Amino acid sequence: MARKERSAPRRGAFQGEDRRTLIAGNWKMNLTHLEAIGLVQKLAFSVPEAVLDTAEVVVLPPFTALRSVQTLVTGDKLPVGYGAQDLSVHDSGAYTGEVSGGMLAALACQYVTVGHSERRAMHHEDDAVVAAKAQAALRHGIVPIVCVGEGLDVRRAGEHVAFCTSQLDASLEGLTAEQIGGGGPDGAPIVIAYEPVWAIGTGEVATPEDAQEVCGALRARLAERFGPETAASVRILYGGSVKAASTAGILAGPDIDGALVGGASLDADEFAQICRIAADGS
Ligand SMILES: O=C[C@H](O)COP(=O)(O)O
Repeated sequence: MARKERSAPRRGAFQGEDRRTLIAGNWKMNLTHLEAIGLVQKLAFSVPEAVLDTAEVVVLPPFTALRSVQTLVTGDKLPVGYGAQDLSVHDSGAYTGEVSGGMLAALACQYVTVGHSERRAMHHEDDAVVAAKAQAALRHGIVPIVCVGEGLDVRRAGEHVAFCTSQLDASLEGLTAEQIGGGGPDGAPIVIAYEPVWAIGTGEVATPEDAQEVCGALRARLAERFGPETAASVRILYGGSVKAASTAGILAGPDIDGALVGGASLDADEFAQICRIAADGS
């Protein structure tokens, strides 16, 4: 199946790749380290190698499972990336319960989500904290996956585009075009995830048109602020009740470069199917 045409120009500075499709599984607060090992092993069997030529597959386990996942992935040379779901704005010190970017980097984490709506809502993380966490990730050579998304009231009021672009602005406050377009390891750009809150864990996936409308607006906003080349290099993911059945439609959007998958990433067969569809471009 042919790959879709992208709306933005190719860049090619990032490890010779250009917005390679990224499927990231956010396990949230699920799975012990032993269960995590089981899921990664199952994934290694379920995701065909050919998929990984086209798509990047990443899992985001809880902190307690990161060491086990690292050992498995590096020991068995599994072609699966991994990262964390959060990090501290601080690098070290008396911050009980916090985990620093340096600690994650020591476990060779490649990615970390910042600004997930669950942390914004339940842990009162505002845009300034999100921007500080993105900076902390980049300081330690980890690519932040910066999440934005509107609630149902905003969507019903028809203000979702303005809300998400302004949340993006504030969540990237203080970051430079160099950081956005190449501040990660080996010049990797940051990643943005559009996750409408009303679609998270509800089974109510956004329509492909809804998802593309916001992701397109986010890319346009990046272009305004940081220049078209930087905007074209950033991968924008959609998240919110993504399942195998909805993957092809969502990923058809020219500004949608992958998916941040929650519940479905805990099921190896379903997640592998999402990865297959994403890689196939169908
Ligand atoms: O980070 C993932 C999102 O919150 C989506 O979760 P979900 O796929 O369970 O709706």
